[in-house]
Amino acid sequence: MTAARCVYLLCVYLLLTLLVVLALFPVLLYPFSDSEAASSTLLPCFLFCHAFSLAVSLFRPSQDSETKATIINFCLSSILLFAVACTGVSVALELSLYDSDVPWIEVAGGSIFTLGSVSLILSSIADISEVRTDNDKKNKATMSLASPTDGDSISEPLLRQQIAEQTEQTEQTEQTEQNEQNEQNEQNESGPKKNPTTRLLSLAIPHRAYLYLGCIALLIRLPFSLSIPHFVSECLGALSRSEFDTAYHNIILLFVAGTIDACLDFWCVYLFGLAQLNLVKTVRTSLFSRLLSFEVGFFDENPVGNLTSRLNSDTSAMSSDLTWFFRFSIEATVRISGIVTYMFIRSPVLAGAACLVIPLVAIVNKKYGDWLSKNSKKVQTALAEANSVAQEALSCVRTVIAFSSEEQEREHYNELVEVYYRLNVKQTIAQGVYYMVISTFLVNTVVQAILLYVGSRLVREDGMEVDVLLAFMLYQGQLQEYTLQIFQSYTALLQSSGAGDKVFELMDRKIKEPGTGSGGRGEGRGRGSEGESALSTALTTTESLASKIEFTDVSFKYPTRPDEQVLSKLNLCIESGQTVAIVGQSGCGKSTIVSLLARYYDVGSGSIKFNDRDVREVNLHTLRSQIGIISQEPSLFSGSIFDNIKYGLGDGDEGGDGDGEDLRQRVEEAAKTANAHDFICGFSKRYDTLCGERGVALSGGQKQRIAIARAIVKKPQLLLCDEATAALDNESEQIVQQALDRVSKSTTTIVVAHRLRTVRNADKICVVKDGVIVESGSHEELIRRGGEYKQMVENFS
Ligand SMILES: Nc1ncnc2c1ncn2[C@@H]1O[C@H](COP(=O)(O)OP(=O)(O)OP(=O)(O)O)[C@@H](O)[C@H]1O
Repeated sequence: MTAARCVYLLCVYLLLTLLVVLALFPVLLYPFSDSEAASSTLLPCFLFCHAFSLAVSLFRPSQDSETKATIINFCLSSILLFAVACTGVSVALELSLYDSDVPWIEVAGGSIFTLGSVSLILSSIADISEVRTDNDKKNKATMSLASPTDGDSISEPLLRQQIAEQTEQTEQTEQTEQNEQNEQNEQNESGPKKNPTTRLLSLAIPHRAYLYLGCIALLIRLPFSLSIPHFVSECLGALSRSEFDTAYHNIILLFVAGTIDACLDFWCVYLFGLAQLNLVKTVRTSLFSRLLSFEVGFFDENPVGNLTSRLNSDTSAMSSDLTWFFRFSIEATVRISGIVTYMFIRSPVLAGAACLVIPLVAIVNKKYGDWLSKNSKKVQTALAEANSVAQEALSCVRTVIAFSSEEQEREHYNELVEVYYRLNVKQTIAQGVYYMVISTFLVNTVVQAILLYVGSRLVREDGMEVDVLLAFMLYQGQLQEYTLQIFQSYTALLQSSGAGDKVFELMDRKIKEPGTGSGGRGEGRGRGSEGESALSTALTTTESLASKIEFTDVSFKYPTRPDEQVLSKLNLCIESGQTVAIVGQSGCGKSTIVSLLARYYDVGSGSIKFNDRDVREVNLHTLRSQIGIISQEPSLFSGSIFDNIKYGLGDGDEGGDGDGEDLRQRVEEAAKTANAHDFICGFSKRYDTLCGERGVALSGGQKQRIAIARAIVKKPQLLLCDEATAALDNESEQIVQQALDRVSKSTTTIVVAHRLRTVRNADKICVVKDGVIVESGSHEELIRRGGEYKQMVENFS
């Protein structure tokens, strides 16, 4: 343990002790209290408790793994909790010998002792976070290898050398990240899986500051809140004895304690609420970042609606109960220990009667919690399926309307919502039975009846004062309520971990090759990302990966359809600056060639080389920063035309200042080259015109020209056009084709086309059939050869 850690723990303890003493101060000075007894017994025990906590935490064995740390810390916390509970009870008993008339001092004391164990639990959470932070630091250190270099002041050979070094370093970093990821995944796959509940609890670590503060507010508040029933019973007791001054005095004390309690309640709600909001935010952003780092194949298998459901409802469900678990479990533990201490002081027999049902409640609760956890998983899955259908229907609403499928979609959605509803009904029934048995019958009826019966006998036979029984009736309500609450917070935690299961499954999922190049970058747009982007820029200006592209014996099957051979031993060579067209029957594998070039998937066998470098050895970010892709269905974002074109610059330095004149000029230039400038200027808001969701506010030709501008704004070395004009009418096709012809003059271009007239001028036309290239050459050569191509031309004309 480092000196800094010791100092940190010491500070935490001193601060907590100070707060506790401040909270106790008015109690100790309470004029009717037996302050001598209180200070002679309470304070030494109080100090012992803190010294013990401190010693235990300072001499804890070193923790080499998170799981070990968690186990050790929780064991120690339990021992400590037991120790303080014993101390609390012995103090309480000792005070009762003095026949103290102010049991709420003991109540406060019991609450305060729990503070030691709570702070130890929190410090154990801090320990786990320390292990985490160390790992984060290691990751950041490796990522910083790829930080950008100021290129302006460096000579070209030096720049080249630095680029080479940086590339090597970046690749090393990627390799390290990949290895770490693999190790982690191997652990996940082979090693003992981490308990989802422990995992869920560890999510709260980054927000421990709010939880600490919330706990402190809670602990200061509780003595005030706990004393209220005592004042009520004292007041009524005094009235029954016609001691009106004492009764008024108790009313004033009740009012003061209640007001302080109310003020501190705000801080409890606010701080725990803040922790919850931050927790949801963190879980969402890290899950989103994780999703964005998955390979394209993952999205072939998983419907978007399902993923958004995980992102929204699952993360909310798992986070909302978690923070309340912290609050309620701490509040309930403190309250229960305080109330039980109070009860045992005033009447051990009645206290025993009040606690009689607690073991039974615990057993029922455990069973209920286990069932709820399982059901909660089913509920979240049913909700995700329903969301997926709704999302799909709404995103294709025009198709749904065009085919008059509203009824069909409605029915499909209704069916899935019905499943969700039935699972919830089951849950509601279980909840009803639980409340009926536990809350209404056991707690409200059985316990009250037992207490009243035993209490009446004590009043009659032992001469016990009636206000003691009254105080018991008031406190037992709280005791049962908080006992239920502590069990329910445990149940809620299990329910959260049920919802969190799917989220963790996604978080733990192995990022399969090739990924997206953004894996392991934490929040997605972190330093690593920027650094790599800057590196890509340097490579774009100095070395083109697309100087020569070579497919050698490439075979490929889609991961989701491993039985279908899409490409088999395909060979293709593309020289720098060439325009190569790929033609063939529908489904022959043309688009697949484009996907492999952008490395959306990895080849099954054979290789694709850029400039004699295997595509698998090239940094993904660098590769994609040099490629511009135009697909048949351009997917625009809902922002402005300017934002959509600017999107092509990526998030690196190339993007420059969002409002810069230079940036605006680059966007306009790209729009002019793509034949889009004129129609954009025809809109009243020009470049600020909104495109609508997926570009619905634009025509097909307009969308396609904006997509071209977006693809060329970064001046790519390689342009991939996948049937860019296929969906357009003749006039739009001509305008878009002109734009493409202009762009292809300055870059290596690969065009996938159905309409053969659009590829006549290509340097090379490759005819694909059954996953291989059966013919290649210029238009004239292929016509002369009289093979597949000529036949296709004749069929189309
Ligand atoms: N994501 C995918 N998952 C599984 N199979 C796919 C996927 N994409 C395409 N395929 C299959 O791979 C084969 C080749 O598809 P590809 O899209 O490359 O054909 P294409 O020649 O571009 O066809 P078209 O001219 O009709 O667009 C087809 O049989 C198709 O069903």
